[in-house]
Amino acid sequence: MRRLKTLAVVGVGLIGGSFAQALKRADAGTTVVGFDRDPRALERAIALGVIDTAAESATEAARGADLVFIAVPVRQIGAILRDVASSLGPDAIVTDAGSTKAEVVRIARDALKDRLPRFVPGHPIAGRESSGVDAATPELFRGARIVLTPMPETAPDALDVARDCWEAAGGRVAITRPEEHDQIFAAVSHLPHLLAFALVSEIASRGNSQDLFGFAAGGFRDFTRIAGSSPEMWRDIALQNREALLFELDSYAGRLAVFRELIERGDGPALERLMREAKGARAAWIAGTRRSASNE
Ligand SMILES: NC(=O)c1ccc[n+]([C@@H]2O[C@H](COP(=O)([O-])OP(=O)(O)OC[C@H]3O[C@@H](n4cnc5c(N)ncnc54)[C@H](O)[C@@H]3O)[C@@H](O)[C@H]2O)c1
Ligand SMILES: O=C(O)C(=O)C[C@]1(C(=O)O)C=C[C@@H](O)C=C1
Repeated sequence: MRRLKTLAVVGVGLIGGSFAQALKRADAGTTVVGFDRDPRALERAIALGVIDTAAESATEAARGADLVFIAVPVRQIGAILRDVASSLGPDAIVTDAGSTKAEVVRIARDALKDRLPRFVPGHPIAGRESSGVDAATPELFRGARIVLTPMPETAPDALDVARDCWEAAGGRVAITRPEEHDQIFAAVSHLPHLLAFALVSEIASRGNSQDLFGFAAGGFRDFTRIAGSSPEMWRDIALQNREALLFELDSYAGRLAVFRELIERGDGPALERLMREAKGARAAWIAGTRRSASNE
């Protein structure tokens, strides 16, 4: 990794904190300045050694930074980009961790204006259901895919620095277009989160919910783990990736209707065939992830 003298992290939570820890581990000489709307997050981040100093604003954090990393809920990213635009040094680079990309890129064009070439939109495909800096770990991105969605205007040196930093954090960088990114993650990340929230919401709304929860075990726990995630973060993702997510919800509803019909008709062989195909597809996916992890 090239020397990064100062890293500014705006949004010192799970992702911002983990990125700071990973880069500090890669280069102990990197100073991290943090800004968060929640002063307790900054206090904890200093106490944990995740950041070195706390700034009063995003604008102040960005002043003098070589790299500004934005890790706030996606509908807050535009305001932060506007705040940092005024204090960015000429060679400074801005990147983000937002789980949606097309809308972030659209807003960045307006917020950054002539500084747009210094922006590298990004998304680490690693996380967990716990939020906040206490959940941060420098290991979070080890072996994880990191998707960068550069724009035609993105400066090649800015892209290189973002790539180097993610690789130093242990990530494997992939490049996509923002719209392609949003379609992919609507299917394999945003839809499952919606389903988990909806299932728990449905069970919790019943008069006998306490009895139901009382008997719920491993299957329910595994399926709903991600309903423990930040509601603010997922509200923003659902609204920012609205079109792609609605498409996935409709596709899923269609497939659910097929399963429902087979159960209603009592068609065991067809039901078993669909389940066998799904099990096979999942096994192939898991084997593929193991192969790519062992090829590192
Ligand atoms: N959690 C995941 O699994 C995951 C994975 C990849 C990407 N992301 C993305 O990373 C970003 C951060 O997610 P996280 O899991 O770290 O959330 P988090 O809740 O752990 O941390 C977010 C932090 O941002 C702060 N914040 C919110 N709005 C702010 C503002 N306007 N100004 C300054 N600080 C502000 C919050 O106080 C909080 O400390 C989101 O865009 C999310 O979509 C999350
Ligand atoms: O493992 C989890 O808890 C996650 O939800 C991580 C996960 C996902 O895989 O869907 C969630 C959102 C991010 O944008 C990227 C990764």
